[in-house]
Amino acid sequence: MIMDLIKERALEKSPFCVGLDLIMDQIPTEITKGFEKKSDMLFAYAKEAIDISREYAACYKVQIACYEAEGLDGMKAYSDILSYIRSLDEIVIGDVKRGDIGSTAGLYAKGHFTGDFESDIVTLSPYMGKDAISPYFKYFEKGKGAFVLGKTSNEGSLDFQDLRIGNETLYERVLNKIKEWSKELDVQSEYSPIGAVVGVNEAKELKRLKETTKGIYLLIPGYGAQGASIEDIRELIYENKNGVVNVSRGYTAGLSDSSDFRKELKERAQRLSKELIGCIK
Ligand SMILES: O=c1ccn([C@@H]2O[C@H](COP(=O)(O)O)[C@@H](O)[C@H]2O)c(=O)[nH]1
Repeated sequence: MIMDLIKERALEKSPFCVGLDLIMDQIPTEITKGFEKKSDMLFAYAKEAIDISREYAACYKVQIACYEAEGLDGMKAYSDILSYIRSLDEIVIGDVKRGDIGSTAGLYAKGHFTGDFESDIVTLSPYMGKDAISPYFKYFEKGKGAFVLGKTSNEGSLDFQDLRIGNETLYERVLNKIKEWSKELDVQSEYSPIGAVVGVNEAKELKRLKETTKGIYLLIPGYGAQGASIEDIRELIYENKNGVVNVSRGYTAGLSDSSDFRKELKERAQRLSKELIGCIK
């Protein structure tokens, strides 16, 4: 199943999940000068970032907002980037954070697990409950997966996710629900196709978080630009080796305008993967 495959790649290469949050005005001139259309510029930049990081990365995460912000041109690039990553037999996460009533969720599932915007895994919001998640289940049987927002990396995660409901916090309730839903799927592998997004930035009790996330495969954002500590990430996943760490701006933002950007991408990919390998080995 898909989460076992990510784990395999993380152990083989590193738990670096390359975040492709590409912003138009940060694309090196070295690239933009060769194209007229925004879609071609975005794709060309993504291709460089993918090709350079491939030997170090467990998977890729493409943030749909970056492409939606550029309209149809951006969405063409989003589609091209997803299919390029899939054509390389690499794993791609569509960071779309969907969550809506069942009938609508079914359409989102079709839209992001088949056709022009097909990814291997999507990110989902659990706020609307099980019927907003279950329409994705039939795609899990075909090898797809989802990372459901558990404890997010932003400061605002404290507003609702840390609220207590009896003996647990709201995010712990979500993580326990993920385990419950996973049991309903006929999972023959170590990890269920339902994983969780868990950031350590605002996590107060890492020991508890580690306990609750045991048995769930994790997508961990917040390292790099958001300042999550590598020690905390290590504490969370070292024993169970159950997570990949997303770095977006820390890999692709603020590069040189000249052809030096390729050297910089390579150095960053090497450094990040080396740092992150220490979280699981
Ligand atoms: O809790 C969350 C959930 C998702 N994200 C997303 O991850 C990347 C992080 O980008 P960086 O540049 O590495 O900070 C971005 O796409 C977010 O939307 C998150 O940060 N936290």
